[in-house]
Amino acid sequence: MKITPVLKRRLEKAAREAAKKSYSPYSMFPVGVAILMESGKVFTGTNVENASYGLCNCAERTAIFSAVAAGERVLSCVVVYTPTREPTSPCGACRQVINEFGPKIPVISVCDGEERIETTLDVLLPKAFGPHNLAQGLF
Ligand SMILES: O=c1ccn([C@H]2C[C@H](O)[C@@H](CO)O2)c(=O)[nH]1
Ligand SMILES: [Zn+2]
Repeated sequence: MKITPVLKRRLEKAAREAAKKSYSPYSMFPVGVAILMESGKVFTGTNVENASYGLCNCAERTAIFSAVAAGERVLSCVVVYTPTREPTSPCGACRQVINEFGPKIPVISVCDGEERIETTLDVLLPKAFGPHNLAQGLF
């Protein structure tokens, strides 16, 4: 799915909106994500924290899991928004989950400042472990 400038702006807006739903009373670090699927559908997610800190779920994974739960499998683009001066890249766990459904896709991070990061998942997670590793058998 081609990411046009119009589509990019739509995803950024959706990511900013999604951050407003963040449940992050412990970190006070709200994150909003919008993802575009190959089907053209857009899903959003936000981070959901827990009093048992280790159970906190990132915005990226919330969005991807809800897309998969809706029957979607192929990611085309991930946009992350944080209300910070500098953009935030997805954490390692989320990079791994993005890899499962979109190994080379654009990953865009935006914030309240001018700076933005526009990169791709294979740059963020080089030589990734993925489905192909399991498919080749043990020997
Ligand atoms: O890319 C990121 C980085 C962090 N978080 C969340 C996890 C936790 O709730 C809070 C602080 O790490 O931000 C995300 O949702 N996405
Ligand atoms: Zn994460």
